[in-house]
Amino acid sequence: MSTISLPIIDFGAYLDPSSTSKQRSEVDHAIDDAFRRFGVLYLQNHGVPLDLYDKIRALGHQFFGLPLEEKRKHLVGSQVRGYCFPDETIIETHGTYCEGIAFYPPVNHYSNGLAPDADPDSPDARLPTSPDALGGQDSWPGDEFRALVEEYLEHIAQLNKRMLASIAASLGLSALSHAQLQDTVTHITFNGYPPLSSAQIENGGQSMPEHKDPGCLTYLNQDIVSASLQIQDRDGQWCGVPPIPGTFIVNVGTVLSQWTGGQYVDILHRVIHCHEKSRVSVATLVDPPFDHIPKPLSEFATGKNDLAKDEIPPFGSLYVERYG
Ligand SMILES: O=C(O)CCC(=O)C(=O)O
Ligand SMILES: [Fe+2]
Repeated sequence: MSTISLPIIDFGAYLDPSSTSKQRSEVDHAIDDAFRRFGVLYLQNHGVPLDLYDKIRALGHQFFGLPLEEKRKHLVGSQVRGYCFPDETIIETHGTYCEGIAFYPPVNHYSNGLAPDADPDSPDARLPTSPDALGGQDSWPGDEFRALVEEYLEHIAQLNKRMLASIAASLGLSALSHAQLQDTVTHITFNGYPPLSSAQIENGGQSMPEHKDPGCLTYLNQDIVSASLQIQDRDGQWCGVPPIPGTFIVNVGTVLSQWTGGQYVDILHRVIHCHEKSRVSVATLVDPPFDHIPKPLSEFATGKNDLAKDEIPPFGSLYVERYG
């Protein structure tokens, strides 16, 4: 398996109040170029404290190291939220060797036009596009776990805001389109990968099957073990993505690609983890609201092949279809 050398973007200019607009625009250009060519990049100097960045993966190791009956206490009756183990992973299960635990905001956060503090159990909080796909409430393995994850997500929210501002600048978006970009919801999922045996690999087993992330952007924090994450390059070849300490792998999801009229690549990726140590990755996924209709932003609408609004399923129906 060959590995791929992806752009490493230093995001420091976005954190340094004394940086010049020229320095920021160089960063904008580098991100834009990487998303057009690869749909994925490494981000360093991202502003998430590195001790927290490491602690988050350590939490994952602690959790996945618990006995199965302990982990099963965090099954919440959803294929998305809570604990998922090999037979119940969120993607097609056959030949898949990955367990996960995921935390989502209440369902109503996925709906435009509803107050974020509405009671998630109220029938009004649920749009037709997001019935029960997410399931009930998060199940936290402990208070410390929750506090660290919430702190981490606050940092990622700031980072994501800056990333989207950078993208809006390089794409030359209007204030309205930039506001649409920023209207997102974030969830976090911990993935635990036991090593695949050679027999499993011979039988075509994969740790996580190939997929594209459905939403806007994914921020991946992964163990420094091996190039187990693979992406498909433009020639259709699978290439390993070697981990680089302290960086996030940031990749484009399908909705962001659609917003740019396909100019940004929603990268196909999978995980095959064959190494003596188990691997943990923590993916923070930024999505549009469930009732969002994904179509090119006005800056990228060609008018030619654009579907009418009522022909495009809302983003949430994808969740219902895949996981509902
Ligand atoms: O673990 C990885 O490297 C990738 C995880 C992933 O693709 C996902 O959670 O969507
Ligand atoms: Fe993914």
